[in-house]
Order: sequence, then C-alpha cells, then structure tokens
Amino acid sequence: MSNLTVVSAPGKVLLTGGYLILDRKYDGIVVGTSARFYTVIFSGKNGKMCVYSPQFVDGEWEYRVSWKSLKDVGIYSCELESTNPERHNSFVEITIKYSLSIISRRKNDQQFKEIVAKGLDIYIVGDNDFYSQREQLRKKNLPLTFSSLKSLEPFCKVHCTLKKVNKTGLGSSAALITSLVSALFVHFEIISNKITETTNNDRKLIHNIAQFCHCLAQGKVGSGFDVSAAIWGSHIYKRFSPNILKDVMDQTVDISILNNIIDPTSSIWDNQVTSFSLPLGFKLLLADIDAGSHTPSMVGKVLKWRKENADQANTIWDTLASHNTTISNNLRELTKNHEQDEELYLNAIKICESVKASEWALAAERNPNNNNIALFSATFNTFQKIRELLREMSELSQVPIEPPKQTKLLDACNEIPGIIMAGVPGAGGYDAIFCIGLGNTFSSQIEKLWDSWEEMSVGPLLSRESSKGYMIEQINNIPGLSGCLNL
Ligand SMILES: Nc1ncnc2c1ncn2[C@@H]1O[C@H](COP(=O)(O)OP(=O)(O)OP(=O)(O)O)[C@@H](O)[C@H]1O
Ligand SMILES: C[C@@](O)(CCOP(=O)(O)O)CC(=O)O
Repeated sequence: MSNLTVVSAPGKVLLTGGYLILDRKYDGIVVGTSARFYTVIFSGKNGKMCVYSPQFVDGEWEYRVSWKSLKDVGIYSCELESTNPERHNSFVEITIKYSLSIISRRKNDQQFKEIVAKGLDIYIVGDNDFYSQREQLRKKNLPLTFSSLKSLEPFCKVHCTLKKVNKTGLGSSAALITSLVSALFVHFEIISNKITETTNNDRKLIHNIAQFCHCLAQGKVGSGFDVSAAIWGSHIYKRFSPNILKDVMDQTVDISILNNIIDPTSSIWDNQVTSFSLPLGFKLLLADIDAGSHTPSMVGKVLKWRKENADQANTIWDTLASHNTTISNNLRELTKNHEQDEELYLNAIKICESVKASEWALAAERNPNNNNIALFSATFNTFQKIRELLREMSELSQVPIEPPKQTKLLDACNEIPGIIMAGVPGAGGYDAIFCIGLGNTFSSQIEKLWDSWEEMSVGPLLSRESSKGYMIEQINNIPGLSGCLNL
C-alpha cells in the first residue's frame, strides 16, 4: 500500500437544465471545470485522523477514530470524535465516517485496521477559482483581471475561515466530497490507484457513496448534478430517483443496508450519464458577480410556483426541455462534423469567430455548402429562446433567474463577435455568468467588456471546460500542490 495518495475532482457549470433537472423527466448539460479539488492522504503516525485545509484560518480538524460493533459479526461502524468539540466540518466528518465504514465492510482485514490505528493525515485544497479572490487582489493592489488572477500563487490563502469565505458557485462541496471519497478508496486499495485501470464500476461506487455523503451533509436529496460532474466531468445528466437515498438519510443508518444500496451492481440506481463535451474550437469563459443570490430559497420558490401553476409551468418546462435537447443535439452533431471533415469545420469557425452571432444566418446563406455555420446560428438562436423562457419563469415565479441587470450584461456579451452562448448557469440569479465563444479572438474583448462594466462587479475566473472526472494524480505534477501543504 502506498503511503501517499492524491486524487482530484473537478467543479461544474450547469449550462442547460437549471430547475428542470430536479425532475427525472428532464436532463441538462453539465460541464466539468479545469478548477479541481485535491485530496492528499499520508499514512499518519499519532493514531489520529488529522484533516488540514491550509487555505483557511482554523482549517484544521483532528479526530479520534473508534469502531462500534454492529449486530452481525465483523460489521463495524466508524465513529469520529473531534479532539476540539468547538470545531466542526460536517461535510468532511460525514464523508470520512461513511467512507471508512464502507471500506471496513469491503476490506475487513488486519492491514486495514493497522493503517487506521496508525492514523491518517488528510490535506484538502481547492483551486483558487472556487473562492472569490477579490480580497487578495485588493490587498495586492491588483485589478480584477485574468492576468492578476494568473499572478496569484496556486491554492493561495484566503485569509478567513471556511464559514466566511465567498464561494464562486463551482460546486466546492461536491468536488471536495468526491475527491475525499475517491482518495480514501484508492488509499485503501478498494479501487485501483492507476487511472487507466479505473473501471466504470469503480466510478459508480464512488458516485453512489459521494451522492449519499453530499445529501446527508446538505440535509436534503438534491438533483446531484454537481457530484455527477465531479465523478464523470462533462456529460448530459439525468438525475437518480430521490427515493434511493430518502430512507437512508439518517446518521444512524445501518451500514450493511447502506453498503447494499451504494453497491455499483445494485439495479436501483437510475441516473443517466450520456457522454458529452464542448465541440472543438468552443471556449468557455466564466465570471462571478459580486452580488450573490441564495440558491436554495430560489429553488424553493420556483418549485412552489410550479406546483401551484402546474399547467402553465409544465408548458414552459416542456418547451425549455425541447430547446435544451436541440442545444445538446446540435453540439453533438458539430463534434461529429468536426471528426468527419475537419477542414470544413475549421473554416466555419474561422468565418464565425469574426462576426456577431446575429449575423451568422446571413453567413450561412452565403456558404450553403458549410452546414456548420447554420448549426452555429441555430444554436445561438435556440439559446436565446431558452433565455426568453427563463425570463418568463423569473417573472411568473417572482424569482430573479435572469434578472434585468444580468440580461443587459449577457446581451452586451452577445454583441462580441464569436460568442455563441451567454447565460446564467444553474439556478441563475446575480451570482455568475458564462460565455461560450468560437475561436480565440473573443476572449480579450470579453475581458475588456467585463473589466469596464460599471453596473456590477464582474470577476473573471480562470477555469475552462475540462471534460475529465476524478483523477488519480502524482503530487509533483500539480504546480504548487506540495508547496501549499507546508510539508
Ligand atoms: N477547502 C475545504 N476544506 C474543507 N472543507 C471544505 C472546503 N471547501 C468547502 N468545504 C466544505 O464544504 C462546505 C460548503 O458547502 P456548500 O454546499 O455550502 O457549498 P457549495 O454549494 O458547494 O458552494 P459553491 O458551489 O459556491 O462552491 C463548507 O462548509 C465545508 O464544510
Ligand atoms: C436549480 C438547480 O437545478 C441547479 C442549481 O445549480 P447551481 O448550484 O446554481 O449551479 C438545483 C439543483 O439541481 O441542485
């Protein structure tokens, strides 16, 4: 068994399917981000389970591990007792407790008990993009730009506690839980430590446990798209039936029952992961807006409105779903076109990157033999229809999903040549925006627009799309990782 394990998991952006994906009838496009969480595990020495999040003030938790024997012979449940009861991180505690309990069920041997008895040192860090870097830049007298962000050291300290930190909406808790579960399962050799040997059942096992831990930590069974993105990277997501986890959402759950539920061969899991990634030449840019919205209360209000206005809501939901499907079909067709005729495809990118999307229909007429241009134009128009419907939802439910201030900013983004989709990710609100552009020339113009935008503070993020799910890493291949652990 190796003394050192490093596993990373990506953040997420939900491009289509906000609110709809809570319902198993609908799906949505989720993309993985290049921003990742890293869990590093060392075999310990002092018999304790020590967890360090060096980016945070007070980011240290220490636990004594004990085993509670359950009714069947050889079944143990792991108990963690904090050595400082005033400090808690329930996301981390729940994840370690249930991961070790399930590992013990699957690896009930002497070696496992000896390793746990020695203790573990666990380090958890997230790429800078997961947390707002506004304060760090202000302290350094740097403007809020891509190049200032690039000048910050990797995994930089945020000078506050986890409770106070401003998050950017990339799904820190899902990426953290996924990287922690997978690192523990790799460390104890339940799944292979070689990414090339990772099987689909390994991913399903980690997925099922991470969904359970995330739901228990959040106190509710959500749609789970963020954990799914942390496991599989970009894909088209259809949720699991909430009933799968409803009855085990309890800290006193019987581990043998839980162990059966999370088993990758169990037929109860009905989530669907359809492979997807952005076509070649598409580039995702993200920004967090210094305003903020409270997602859970937005979701609650939208769902209440839907329940009370079922007919009207179902028409909007179904129309949105059909537009969302058009977007994923178009993008998948573009990927196929690129594979079949690269020259023609690249020529379409070249033509469209220097023209505003509202003029692509004309360009398509002028180039009737290049149907990629017509597909770009149709994708832009369909996404505009999706935005219209989201604004209608906003008005009807009185929830600011695409509020007027965001509309103004997104419309301005669409005026830049090459932009094919500009929208509010996930639940929407004032939190964030995304832009997807063709080619390379649009990035600098978007940066100028965001920098000069006066109505709201638009903070660019460095993340791009990265279609990969969780990864087993070598510590020295990740710039800045070993440095930030103060080893
Ligand atoms: N670096 C970290 N180390 C340890 N725990 C962390 C870290 N980052 C996040 N967490 C855990 O995740 C919790 C935040 O979860 P929450 O569900 O509120 O965020 P989120 O919705 O995933 O946020 P966002 O999508 O904006 O990143 C924290 O309270 C903490 O328990
Ligand atoms: C509104 C919803 O569908 C998406 C929320 O997405 P985000 O956390 O705002 O990225 C809720 C959910 O699926 O958890």
